[in-house]
Amino acid sequence: MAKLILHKLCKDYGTGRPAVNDVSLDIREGGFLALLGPSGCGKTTVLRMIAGFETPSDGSILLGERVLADASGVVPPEKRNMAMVFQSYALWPHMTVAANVGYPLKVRGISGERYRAKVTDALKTVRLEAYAERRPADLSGGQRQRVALARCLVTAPDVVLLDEPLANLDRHLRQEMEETFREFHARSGATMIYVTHDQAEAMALATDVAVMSEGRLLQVASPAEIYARPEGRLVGGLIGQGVVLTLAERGADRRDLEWNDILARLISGQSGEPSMDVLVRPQDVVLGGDGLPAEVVGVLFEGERYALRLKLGDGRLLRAYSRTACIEGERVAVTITAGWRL
Ligand SMILES: Nc1ncnc2c1ncn2[C@@H]1O[C@H](COP(=O)(O)OP(=O)(O)OP(=O)(O)O)[C@@H](O)[C@H]1O
Repeated sequence: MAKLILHKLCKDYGTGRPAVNDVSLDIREGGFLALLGPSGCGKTTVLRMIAGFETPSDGSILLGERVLADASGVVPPEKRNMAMVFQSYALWPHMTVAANVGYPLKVRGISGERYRAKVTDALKTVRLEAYAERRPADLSGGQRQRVALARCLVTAPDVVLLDEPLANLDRHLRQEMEETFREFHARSGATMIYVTHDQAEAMALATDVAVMSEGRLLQVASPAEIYARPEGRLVGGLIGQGVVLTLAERGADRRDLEWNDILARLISGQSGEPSMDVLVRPQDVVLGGDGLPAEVVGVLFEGERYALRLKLGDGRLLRAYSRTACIEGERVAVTITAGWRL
């Protein structure tokens, strides 16, 4: 196994705007990278180029020293020792679970005791030994996804590519499957690349998060780093539940702002002045005390808390959480304890 390197990778389908534009990224051996971004930003195209299903228009892909794709040619998918898991599971309905999992081995001419041992091992890893003789139709969505994982594990791939594998599952099952993916990653030791548009999923699963927009890579960092220090309005808006406020830039030399910094710029911003984008997360918006007056304009009960939308006197919107019930139209005072300059 080795580091997977994308170097100035481009894909132009001839539609007027490249689907992937100059993406350079090192994915460390055994890492778990989430490729995150809105629909159409090019995530799947990057994944398909890594798998070998698409040929890059420019740039190169390397696995360690081995060139998988560059201007001189491409290695076909079956010679890359990678496995891909799709959201549709792509299981054979007429085969048993064990036969589905063993299929890639059959294709490679592996049979007999070696075949059986590998299939049993893979099924154990996803805790489905007891289901070996069932058909996919007799399994739940989560179990089917685990069969798909076992099938990709059975060939011991260097790289596992996952394209929104949880998109078809309900919320409860997604959480359970997130646990399965983490375990799968720890046990298999494979480098994993996971495409998703769900930031919470990306943060929960990955060791590194790469954010894409309109074909370009905006930021790559660990979940904690990207949450604490997002770069730019797009990443800031995508990670966490915050709002982005445009505030007067005057005299701001720090990126982490406190209430006094924010308050001064909230109340004295004049049009025409240089401005800056500041990310404010709901947990940093505190109700009560002698803050700025605001009106509650939206309340969503989330079980453990209320998620509020608040409107300040100048019309700006904030998000906040409250443990006690609030009603729309209620007047409150708010303090913003922290903001991050994007
Ligand atoms: N085969 C193709 N021919 C032409 N354009 C394509 C093709 N495949 C993808 N595109 C375009 O390339 C862009 C990126 O698509 P891609 O599927 O990589 O995005 P994505 O981020 O994975 O989106 P989603 O989350 O919706 O799957 C889109 O504008 C899409 O319409």
